[in-house]
Amino acid sequence: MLTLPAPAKLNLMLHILGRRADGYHELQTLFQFLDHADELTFNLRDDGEIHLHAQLPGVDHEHNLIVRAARLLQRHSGTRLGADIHLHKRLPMGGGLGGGSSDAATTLLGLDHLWQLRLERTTLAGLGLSLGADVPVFVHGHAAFAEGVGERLTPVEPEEPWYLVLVPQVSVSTAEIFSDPLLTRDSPAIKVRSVLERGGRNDCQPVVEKRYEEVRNALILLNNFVSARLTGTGGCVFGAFPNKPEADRVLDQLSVSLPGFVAKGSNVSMLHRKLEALS
Ligand SMILES: C[C@](O)(CO)[C@H](O)COP(=O)(O)OP(=O)(O)OC[C@H]1O[C@@H](n2ccc(N)nc2=O)[C@H](O)[C@@H]1O
Ligand SMILES: Nc1ncnc2c1ncn2[C@@H]1O[C@H](COP(=O)(O)OP(=O)(O)OP(=O)(O)O)[C@@H](O)[C@H]1O
Repeated sequence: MLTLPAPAKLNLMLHILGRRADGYHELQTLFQFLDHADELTFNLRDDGEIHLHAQLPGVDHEHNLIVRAARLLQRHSGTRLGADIHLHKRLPMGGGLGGGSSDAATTLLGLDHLWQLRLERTTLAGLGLSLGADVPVFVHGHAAFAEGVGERLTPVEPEEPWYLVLVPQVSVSTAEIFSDPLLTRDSPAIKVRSVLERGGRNDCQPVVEKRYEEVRNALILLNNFVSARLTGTGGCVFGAFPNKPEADRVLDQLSVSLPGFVAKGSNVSMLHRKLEALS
C-alpha cells in the first residue's frame, strides 16, 4: 500500500500572450505549490484492473483523470499489473488549484513506484501533458515559471509565505474562460527575472470577476486585509501573509462569509518530499 499527497498549486501571476491555431493559449505563469492536498492510496492488483473507489460529482469512472492517468501508464509501459485506488478529495473542483491535474500527476508517480517501472520524470511529464496543461509541473514538483501552453518550465525559488485561500462556491470551467471574447490575449512576453522582482497580474481575473459575482465578492472581502488575486481561471482567490497566525486571524474573520483555508507555499511539492523520504 502506498499513500501519497496530490497538492494544490497557485498561479502567482498569469499572463496571456496569444492564441494558437489549435485554440490553446500561449501564456506565462508562475506556479507555486501549497501544503494542502488530496490524498491517494494505491494497492497493487495482479489482474491488470484499475479501480478507483471514489465518486466525484459530474465525473464518471473512466473520465476521472486518475483512471485516465493509470490507463495511460499501463499502455505506455505494457505492464500487466493494476491497482485499487482510494481518493480523499480535499481540493475544490474548478477552483483553479489544479486538483484534477495534481491527482493525475500523483497517479503517474505513484504507479510508477508501485509497478517498479522507474520511468524518467520527463517521460511521465510528457504522458501527463496529454491529460492537461498543468500536469507536467506537478510531475516535476518544483515551483516554476511556465511558458508555451504551460509545458515549458523553468524552476524558480520565490519566497514561501503563508497563503489564505478563499473558496467561492462556484465551479469555473477553464475552457469557458479561455473562450470568452473579452479575455485579453496580448500581454507582452516578460523575463522570469522581472516576474520574480516585480510580480505580475492574472489576465483571466477581469473576465472571471465579470461572470461570477461570488468571485468578485471574495476579492473585495480579502482585499480589505491583503492584496488579493485569482489563481488560474478561478474561482479561488488568495493573499500572502508573512506568518500563519496573521493568516489564521484573517481567516477567522472571513470564514463567517466564505469557506477558506490557510496553507504554506512551498517550492518543493509535498508529493516529492514524500517520495524522497520513501527512496
Ligand atoms: C490556466 C491554467 O489553470 C494555469 O495553471 C492551466 O494552464 C489550465 O490547465 P488545465 O486545467 O490542465 O487545462 P487543460 O485541461 O489542458 O485545458 C482546459 C481548456 O483550457 C483551455 N486552455 C488551457 C491551457 C492553455 N494554455 N490554453 C487554453 O486555451 C482550452 O480551451 C482547454 O480545452
Ligand atoms: N480526479 C479529479 N479531480 C478533480 N477533477 C477532475 C478529476 N478528474 C476529472 N476531473 C474534471 O476536471 C475538472 C477540473 O478539475 P480541477 O479540480 O483540476 O479544476 P481546477 O482546479 O480549476 O483546474 P485548473 O486550475 O487546472 O484549471 C473538474 O471539473 C472535473 O470535471
